[in-house]
Amino acid sequence: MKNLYSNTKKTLKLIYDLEKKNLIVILLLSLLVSVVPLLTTYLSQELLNSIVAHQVLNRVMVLLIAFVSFTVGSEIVGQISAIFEQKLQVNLVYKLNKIIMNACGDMKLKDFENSETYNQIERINGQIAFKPSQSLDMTINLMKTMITLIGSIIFLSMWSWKMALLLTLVPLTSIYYYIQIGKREFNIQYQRMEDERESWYLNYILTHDFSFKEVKFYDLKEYIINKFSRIKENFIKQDMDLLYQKSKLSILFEVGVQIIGAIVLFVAITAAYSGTILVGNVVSIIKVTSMIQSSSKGVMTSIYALYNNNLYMEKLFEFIEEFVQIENEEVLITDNAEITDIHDIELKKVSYHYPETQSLALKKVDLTLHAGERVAIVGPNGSGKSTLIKVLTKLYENSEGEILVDGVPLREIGETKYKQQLSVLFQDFVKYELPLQENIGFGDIQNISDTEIMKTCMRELNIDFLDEEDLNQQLGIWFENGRQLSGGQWQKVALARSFFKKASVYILDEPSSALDPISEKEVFDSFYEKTKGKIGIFISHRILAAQNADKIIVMDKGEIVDIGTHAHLMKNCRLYQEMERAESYEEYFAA
Ligand SMILES: Nc1ncnc2c1ncn2[C@@H]1O[C@H](COP(=O)(O)OP(=O)(O)OP(=O)(O)O)[C@@H](O)[C@H]1O
Repeated sequence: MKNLYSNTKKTLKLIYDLEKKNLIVILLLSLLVSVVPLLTTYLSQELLNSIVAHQVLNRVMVLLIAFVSFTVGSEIVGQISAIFEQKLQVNLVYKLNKIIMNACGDMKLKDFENSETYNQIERINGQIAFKPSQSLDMTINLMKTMITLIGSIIFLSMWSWKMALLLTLVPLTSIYYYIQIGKREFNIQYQRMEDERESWYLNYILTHDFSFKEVKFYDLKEYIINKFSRIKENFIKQDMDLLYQKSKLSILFEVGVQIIGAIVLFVAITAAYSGTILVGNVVSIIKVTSMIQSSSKGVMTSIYALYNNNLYMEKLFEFIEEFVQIENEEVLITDNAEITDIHDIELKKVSYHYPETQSLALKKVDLTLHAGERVAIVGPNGSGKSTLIKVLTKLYENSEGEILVDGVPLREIGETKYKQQLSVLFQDFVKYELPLQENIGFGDIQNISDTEIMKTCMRELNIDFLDEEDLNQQLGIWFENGRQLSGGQWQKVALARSFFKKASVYILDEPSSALDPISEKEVFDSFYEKTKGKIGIFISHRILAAQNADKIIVMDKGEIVDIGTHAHLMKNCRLYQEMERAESYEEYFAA
């Protein structure tokens, strides 16, 4: 109950912060509407008693007009309130969505490599469209039904406090059981999130283009549907179980309430027969009894739903609080150091291990990079090349050792300012299902309208398969008039994105993995041109591509095994020699 109160307070505070005006109007209108049933009951009682007692017509007419005015007025206020509620809900969902998107955008890469983060986001995103506004609805409903319930009990107590007390017996004892079911329902939903995501993923595989060819070719349809069904059938079983429990409780509640209601009515009718009360009073007792029955049920369901919703809201608050912390951190760090250009980056004994893994992905890496140097990183799969790039680009911040940027520790440099100096092509670059201008312009969002630089980049990379005069051209196949590109063409567009930015450091992770040899040569020529006087780093599996670099870093099992020119490594580094040999098929098969 304490949680219920504090979470409801927090929910109202959140809604108040986001939608102050609408919330106040709704609360006031709801308050107004909630006293109307009692007023009309009182008026109808007086009306009936006046008619039976043959009182003057004027009084009867005044009572009738008041009765009709309140009934019509309450209808109108109810409709106006519904408009504000709708308005609040739409705005609330929109604003909360923006908060969640902001939070996700501010997260760290390590958060996104953790399945619990996905669960957390999924839990929040999946229900954000209705849970917060449902919480508000339930709070208002609770407030309204409580007012009606308390008012009705007071009204009935004026006739008999014992009967009023009797009518509250069942609702009071049911509260506990309703809360227990609410708790159980939330726990089930909470725990099934991982499976929920898996079933979503299985559905995604079967219904999207990226996987269609394999699903068809390997005949995976049945297998995937069966796996999906196993998860969903378990959910259905759990849901039915809960429904059964809820229905059982509802039936017990309903029977108890009706039996007690019948006892109260029996006592009222007997009192009317003996002449202790008037006919009008009997009618109002019948009405108030039914109001107590329905409002106590309303209180039960509101508490149950509120409890269930508040557990969701708790997760939402945790998420928002985490986001606010991240924002503050960023502000603190950014103030410490200014960088306008980067000339040297020095790594001193840098180690990194992924969360929940024991082995080090990077082991005591020592490395210095200077402006004007083009550096290639080579090494077998899993040797730590991409991890090194992610540490260098500050995507992972919790590495051991020290990274100095122009002598300033990287941890003292704000993420935003540091990233302004970098341009990166990731190994798993994104194929944005968006127009060409955004596909390239995302590399430097501040200058997305600078189409001249965009066109220059396209020419440098020989992107002649797209018309540079038609930057609005939609790419991909998800949206209308989209132009699908080949794997290599997408890679060239992603390269244009990283070339679009004017940076001090250019980093390309396997920039030519999908390119033909001619395109590969063109890309490296452009890269060398682009990085004159700057720090240029690229990862490649091809020695042929790496051999012209000023410095080649050879990595294995998270360590740097050697650094040097092609000539130096060909003489001194066994792993490099092996890689070079393997690249030439004749020699490889001869070995
Ligand atoms: N997100 C992650 N969580 C846990 N371990 C990871 C993660 N990413 C990579 N690793 C592990 O870290 C090690 C280095 O991976 P990394 O991606 O840096 O290798 P790489 O040299 O770039 O490989 P490749 O040439 O195949 O791209 C590997 O053993 C890999 O399994």
